[in-house]
Amino acid sequence: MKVTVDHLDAHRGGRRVIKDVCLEVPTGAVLGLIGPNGSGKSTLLRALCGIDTPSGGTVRYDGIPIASLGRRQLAQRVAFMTQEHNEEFDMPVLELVLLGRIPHGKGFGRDSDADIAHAQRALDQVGARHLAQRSFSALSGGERQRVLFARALTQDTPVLVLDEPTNHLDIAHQLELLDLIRATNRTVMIALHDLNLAARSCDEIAVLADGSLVSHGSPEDVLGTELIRRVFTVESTAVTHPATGQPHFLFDVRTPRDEPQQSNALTTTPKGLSTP
Ligand SMILES: Nc1ncnc2c1ncn2[C@@H]1O[C@H](COP(=O)(O)OP(=O)(O)OP(=O)(O)O)[C@@H](O)[C@H]1O
Repeated sequence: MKVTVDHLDAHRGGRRVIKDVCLEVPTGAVLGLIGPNGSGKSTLLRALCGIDTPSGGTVRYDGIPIASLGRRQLAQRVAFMTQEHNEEFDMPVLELVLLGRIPHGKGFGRDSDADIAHAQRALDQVGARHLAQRSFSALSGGERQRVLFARALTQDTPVLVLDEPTNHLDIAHQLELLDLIRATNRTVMIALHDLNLAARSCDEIAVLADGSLVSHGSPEDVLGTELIRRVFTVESTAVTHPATGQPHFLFDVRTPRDEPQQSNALTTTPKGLSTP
């Protein structure tokens, strides 16, 4: 399912935090959304999946404006995994994952065998089958994250919107989750902070800075030391991964805002405290 974003504006707390964003994500592509803290990634993702109504512009799935879809129709098209972990659900993991089947159900009633198989398969995929009978509220941050991803998979939608899904995950689970996302063959929009993981795992990268889209294209075309300096104010060195040939960035604690480099590192001005 193709996702088209036309001149999107969004406000938070009375402030315009998404500014005239235009974007197209082809069917089956994984789009990585990157940008500094507060640049508007979560706000954009919430508008892309219809949780928040934008203050201007449109989002279309295969040409259909999502504003014209009912809640159930929307939930059959897009699953959203939020960044927040305040879902203190005191319920068994399997039941929580089964909530993903609601948009496909015919009303209230017992979960079908097919629904249960769906949920168990998703738990298998994220390596969390052993947690099925545990209470969600008693899980670790990383375990919760995997279960919430299983719920999103169980919703069985052509579009997935994921807000920093690798938060709390150890490196093995981060890589596994991103590989799983690629393998699902869905249209995915995913906010990530790790630029190297984004380069490795996404077909396209979109860069937000202060609510505006400043770059969009393949990881090779978009990610570079100049963009990283301009958008993240961090110096970096680009290297080619010897095994995969993919771009990889080594980061330097020095930033363009820092004072000129001094020989004794302890005397350099701490980041954020430098005088203009
Ligand atoms: N509920 C809210 N009320 C008021 N302002 C908000 C609210 N939520 C977010 N904002 C503001 O909107 C802007 C964009 O926030 P958003 O969470 O979309 O950024 P982000 O890029 O996802 O940040 P992060 O990388 O820190 O998660 C920020 O300036 C933020 O302070």
